[in-house]
Amino acid sequence: MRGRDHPEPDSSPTAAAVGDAVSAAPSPAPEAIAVVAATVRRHGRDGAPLLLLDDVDWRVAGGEQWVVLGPNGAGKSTLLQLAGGVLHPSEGRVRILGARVGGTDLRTLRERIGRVDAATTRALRPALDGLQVVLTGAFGSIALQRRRLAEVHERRARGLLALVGAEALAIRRFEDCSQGERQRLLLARALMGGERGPELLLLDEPATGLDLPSRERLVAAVAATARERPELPTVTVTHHVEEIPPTTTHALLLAAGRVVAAGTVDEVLRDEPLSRCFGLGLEVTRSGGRWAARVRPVTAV
Ligand SMILES: Nc1ncnc2c1ncn2[C@@H]1O[C@H](COP(=O)(O)OP(=O)(O)OP(=O)(O)O)[C@@H](O)[C@H]1O
Repeated sequence: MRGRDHPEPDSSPTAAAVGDAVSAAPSPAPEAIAVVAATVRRHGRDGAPLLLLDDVDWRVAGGEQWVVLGPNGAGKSTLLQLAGGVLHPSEGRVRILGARVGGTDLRTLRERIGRVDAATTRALRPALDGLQVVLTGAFGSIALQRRRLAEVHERRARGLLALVGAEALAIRRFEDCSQGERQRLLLARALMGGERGPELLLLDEPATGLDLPSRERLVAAVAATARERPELPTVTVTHHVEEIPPTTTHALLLAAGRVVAAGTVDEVLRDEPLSRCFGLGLEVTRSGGRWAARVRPVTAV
């Protein structure tokens, strides 16, 4: 983590439709994959300004596996949208994979980022089959770009279906898949990223709606990916510490749009920072590489 240096002039805080841009400025440090030093504002219906992210300063380096935790409305998804190049900051700056958001076309950049998020899920055509859903991830788009697809993409897609235990879904329509099956397809889709796979993986609540076996399978698939590609930086947003993959190295705690704590899991996934973040006395334990949290029992005096 480091402080911001040169705040950029405001490009209005709108989603990627506005501007979609990257400049050719040199990257700040070779190992920096995503650097966010930004504030995001919106206006409520009454015109009152809302601070979604307040001066958040965060850096993800190659090989780091981050988890982002925080209460509802903390700004977790907003932060992931910034890091994925689908949202422009109101103030400050964002650099992703060496490119500065705010200059030229972001579409090429997005092809290098694997994402699981609710907006993408909603936008996918329900009639696509499982294999096609995974193949849309090859170019970071919602549509199946048939003309750009080659044999190598299909080979990779089938391999990823196997990785997430979803070979049988290759010919099932997305709309007919259960929630757990869809989440597995979406993870495989996020891992597509062209011929070589993504250079940054952003998973926004990837285990939503999963039963216990499906959740465990998903966590295992994320962990397997981290072991297979240890250099691939990953950011996972979750509500439940039980869903944090054992390969996670760093944690960011957000509350009301501000960073409460950020650092290694050993520093951050502890009783005090988590209790402060959620405003609740919490007890955190780790066993077999996995975390668990519960409200601290009240001791009788
Ligand atoms: N377009 C918008 N206009 C106004 N407020 C918004 C807009 N988008 C998000 N917000 C608000 O910004 C805050 C942060 O939203 P965000 O989705 O990033 O939170 P989150 O931490 O991901 O929440 P959750 O855990 O509930 O998914 C919320 O209070 C939300 O209502």
